[in-house]
Amino acid sequence: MGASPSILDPRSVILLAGVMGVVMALVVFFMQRSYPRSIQGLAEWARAPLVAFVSTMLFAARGYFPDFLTIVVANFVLYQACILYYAGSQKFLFGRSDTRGWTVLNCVLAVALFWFGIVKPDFEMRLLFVTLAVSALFFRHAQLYMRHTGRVFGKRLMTGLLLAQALVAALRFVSVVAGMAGSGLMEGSWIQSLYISMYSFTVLLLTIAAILMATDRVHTEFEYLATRDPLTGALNRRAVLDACEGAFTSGERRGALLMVDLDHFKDINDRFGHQMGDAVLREAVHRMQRAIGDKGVLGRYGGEEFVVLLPESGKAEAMEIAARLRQAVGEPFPADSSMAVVGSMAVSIGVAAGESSSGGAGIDDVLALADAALYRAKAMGRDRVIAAA
Ligand SMILES: Nc1nc2c(ncn2[C@@H]2O[C@H](COP(=O)(O)OP(=O)(O)OP(=O)(O)O)[C@@H](O)[C@H]2O)c(=O)[nH]1
Repeated sequence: MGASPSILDPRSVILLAGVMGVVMALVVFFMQRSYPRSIQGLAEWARAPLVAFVSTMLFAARGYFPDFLTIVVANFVLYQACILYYAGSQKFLFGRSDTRGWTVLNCVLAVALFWFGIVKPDFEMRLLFVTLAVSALFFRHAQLYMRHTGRVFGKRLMTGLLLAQALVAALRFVSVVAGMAGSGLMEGSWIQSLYISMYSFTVLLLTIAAILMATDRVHTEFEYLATRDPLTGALNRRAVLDACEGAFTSGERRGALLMVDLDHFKDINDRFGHQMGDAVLREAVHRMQRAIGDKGVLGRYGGEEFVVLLPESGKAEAMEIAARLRQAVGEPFPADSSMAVVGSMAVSIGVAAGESSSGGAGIDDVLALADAALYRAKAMGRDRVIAAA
């Protein structure tokens, strides 16, 4: 297909893409400063559109600057920008990046472009090399997200964009093989316009997808911090009470609650120090969580006291789980563990089921019952499970 008049003048599209890229880079740069360090990849995502901007300026100068700059260097810089986006994703997803292979490929590409741009100019061959390399990198990049996409919109958008970009580059490759390469970068054929416009939108939308993903991750991290006890990782008091509230205010008499208290914990602190006490608390939580499995949630009520919500369990099952939990916590510490000097620990547990409370089985009711049962367990000599009267 020959050149046809196009509403999208390639040079303007290229310039516009560059300017949009700079704006997006600034947005990510300022965002990065206020986001936690744990969100990685933002630095690469901020640099990528800036590097792309340099390449767009060089592309736009085609015909004005020497071909070496506007062909070889421009493409090299653009590919480095694509590699930077990819590095950003690697860091965001895995906390580290390795793009050496792609940089080597970019150097090979530069040699090919030098040959077919300067020594033996051939637009078709250049296009073949560039579209193949771009398509491969974007497919690889999309693949990273295909393995990690959940329901997060930003990740889906990112995957879709990367795949679309990879497909358009592949389509351009096929068009060259089919003899539809056209005559040059600035030619206004529909396929060339699609190729260049796609690139412009990609710069803009990739950054938007990156911002959405980073924001979602900040949200998830803050939510985690707001609901967790920092020492043990169990739910904090507010979060576990919220969960209990939801389970017992519906007026249903289903579900059970355990109040768990480590026995003579003060002695552990006094004899072995506060740090050892902390380690024992963490281990106790780990063992309790294992014993509860997916039957319920564990929250730290305060100090060495815990609440276990078993939303689907009746009294019998709650007693069974409580017994399992007591046994798990009471297992002696292995000889090679740093806690071996402590020997072992024990817990007292009070059990209250929604069905055993009077009236509407409100959370306060059930908590009071479990607490009274725990009190009795302590009074009867500790290291036991007592059901609410
Ligand atoms: N190491 C450590 N100790 C804690 C933490 N929170 C509370 N404690 C300690 O837990 C101990 C609780 O002591 P008590 O309430 O007397 O309970 P206990 O020694 O377990 O005795 P009983 O419950 O009656 O069996 C206190 O010494 C608190 O300082 C914590 O986060 N880390």
